[in-house]
Amino acid sequence: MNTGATLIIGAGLLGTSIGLALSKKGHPVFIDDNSASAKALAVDYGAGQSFTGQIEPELVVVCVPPDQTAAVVASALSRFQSAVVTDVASVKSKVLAELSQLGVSKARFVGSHPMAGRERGGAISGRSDLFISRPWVLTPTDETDPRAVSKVTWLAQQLGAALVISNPENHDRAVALVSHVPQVVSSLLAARLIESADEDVALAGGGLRDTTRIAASDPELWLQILSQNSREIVPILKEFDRELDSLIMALEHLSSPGSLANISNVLRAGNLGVEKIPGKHGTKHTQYDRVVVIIEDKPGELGRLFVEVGSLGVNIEELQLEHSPSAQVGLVELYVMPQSVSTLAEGLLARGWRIAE
Ligand SMILES: NC(=O)C1=CN([C@@H]2O[C@H](COP(=O)(O)OP(=O)(O)OC[C@H]3O[C@@H](n4cnc5c(N)ncnc54)[C@H](O)[C@@H]3O)[C@@H](O)[C@H]2O)C=CC1
Ligand SMILES: O=C(O)C(=O)Cc1ccc(O)cc1
Repeated sequence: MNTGATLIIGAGLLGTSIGLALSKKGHPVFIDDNSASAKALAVDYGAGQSFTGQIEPELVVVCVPPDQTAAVVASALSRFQSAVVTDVASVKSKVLAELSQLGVSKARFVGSHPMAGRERGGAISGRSDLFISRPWVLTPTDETDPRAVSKVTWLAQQLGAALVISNPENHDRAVALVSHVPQVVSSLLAARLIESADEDVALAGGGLRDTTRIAASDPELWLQILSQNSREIVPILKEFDRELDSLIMALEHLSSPGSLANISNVLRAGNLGVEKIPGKHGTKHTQYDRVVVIIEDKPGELGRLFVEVGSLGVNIEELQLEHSPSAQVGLVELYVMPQSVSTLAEGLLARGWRIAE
């Protein structure tokens, strides 16, 4: 059991979120950053005490941008001779390669990557619940001391994350598909909107919002992530490119034999792919049924709805809000276990709520 101090280096989104969550659990946390204002803000938010060299940490968590990570890890390993050091950078092989180049002994280091984040960085976006039920990947190597693995396992568990043990290569291959290519696709799609007329964009519904949310991410951070993992990202994008070309060809020649089947196959393959995305607690979205409630766009409506759902004894498994700025109503998509659908729908109708479908 860890009772010692944790030092977080990098007081941005990840560092502040980790600091908030550990502090909330009563663990001693110290926080450092090469930006005095970032550090002061994280301390102000309650992410930990300002680090001035006053303690010897047992665990150091490096939460700086990917390009800075190896240098900061190397300096922490040399400065704190008995501490376990981990990082949270989005690409894992590059950090290890750079540490090897620096001639650093990596026994006390284990790379890690919480698969949780937000579009906006900085302490201001930090949240103590960021990691709950999210995968937290550890990437030990043959050199890693098991003590380092147990310390970082402890960290992930304290933050409520779901521990995944992998290795740097498999990790980087996987995140290229589930995180890095989605970022590229989302950015390319959102960039199509720049030249469009405002009144066209005003028609946007949930589809555009869903597919462009992460296009709001920090370009500086993502340039580093994409550059560090280009080897894994490029083959996926090339395959994507080939399939896109084939789809364009089919759309251009709709009456050619096979064109409609080709388009249909793309859409069906999309259905199959989306079914593989895990929902809450690793289960599939398809396990839940949906009830869509139309609510008035006024303060307190959501709260009132949740209280009523609770009083019907129904647990909300997942939730989505659909709201158009010009509309007077919002759509609340409640995902519940199939056996709860009729209780929920009938109960809400009886209490005067409007159900969309
Ligand atoms: N943003 C996200 O959604 C996720 C980010 N990550 C990884 O977490 C790491 C941090 O990302 P964010 O928290 O989003 O970035 P951020 O930009 O919010 O925070 C980074 C902080 O590091 C500080 N910093 C930079 N160089 C430093 C140095 N040499 N020494 C001390 N402090 C330094 C900056 O002043 C800044 O406060 C990155 O490596 C990123 O790949 C991992 C999962 C999700
Ligand atoms: O916002 C999302 O959906 C994310 O997936 C955030 C994210 C960004 C970068 C990472 O390395 C890990 C997670």
